[in-house]
Amino acid sequence: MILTVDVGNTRIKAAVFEGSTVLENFVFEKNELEKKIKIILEKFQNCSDLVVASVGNVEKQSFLTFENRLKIHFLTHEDVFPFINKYATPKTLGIDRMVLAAGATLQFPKQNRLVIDAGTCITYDFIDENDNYLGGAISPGLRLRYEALHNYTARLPLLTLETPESYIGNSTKEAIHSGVVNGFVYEIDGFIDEYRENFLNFIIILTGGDAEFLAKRLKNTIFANSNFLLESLNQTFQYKIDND
Ligand SMILES: Nc1ncnc2c1ncn2[C@@H]1O[C@H](COP(=O)(O)OP(=O)(O)OP(=O)(O)O)[C@@H](O)[C@H]1O
Ligand SMILES: CC(C)(CO)[C@@H](O)C(=O)NCCC(=O)O
Ligand SMILES: [K+]
Repeated sequence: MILTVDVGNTRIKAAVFEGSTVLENFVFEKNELEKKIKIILEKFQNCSDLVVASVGNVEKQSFLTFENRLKIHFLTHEDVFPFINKYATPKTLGIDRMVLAAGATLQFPKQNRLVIDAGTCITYDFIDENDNYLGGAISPGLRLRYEALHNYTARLPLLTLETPESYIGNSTKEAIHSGVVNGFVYEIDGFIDEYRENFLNFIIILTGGDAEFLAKRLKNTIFANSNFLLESLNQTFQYKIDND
């Protein structure tokens, strides 16, 4: 039994796996980390390994209190990954993006893959059919767009996510919702179209906190898998055991 932990920029997600089956999912804040992990390990006494991917400011030390209870694996660039990294700055590539790319490579062999993670940031990661990781894009996520408009202007209110009535926003609120939500959807459809023009065949994996909201609104039909990062973390760990 394995406990996977994804420390994102905003919150922490965790899942307990038995083989490739998820037994339970958890979401919590960074200040609850120790307390929550303790509760999870009490419930799942058979957990033998804890696998972490952290892009947030939570370091390995935060997990060391559990060292006498189970094995801790804090993934870094030094670990083995199932793709060839062609990023020009491989050491600055986010570990979450590496894990997503690993999951895509292992789950969908011998094909082009595009992973879109709609979280705090939107990340795009492309791995070609020869398992070369080529890179992608990073842009502000949905909530970040609402917050940025408010934080860097004098007059724009902080709004929470709402589906715009029209692309022609007829009030301040509607204009913001249109700009944020439609802009977000157009961006992603635009990127997908660009990839389609350059690659005949590829699979798209859509994940992250806004994946389900997004999937319904894209002109391209894509299914969301909100758990893809944690599933990939579990697979990356199995791959590491088999290949270390
Ligand atoms: N309780 C919540 N807290 C924060 N974001 C939420 C929440 N519920 C839904 N969301 C949506 O999820 C998005 C953030 O995604 P996610 O939770 O995957 O981010 P994260 O934890 O920072 O992870 P990552 O850094 O890997 O993107 C926000 O844009 C927001 O619209
Ligand atoms: C882009 C984020 C913030 C997404 O979580 C993360 O992957 C990260 O901090 N990346 C480092 C920069 C890069 O991936 O090139
Ligand atoms: K993300």
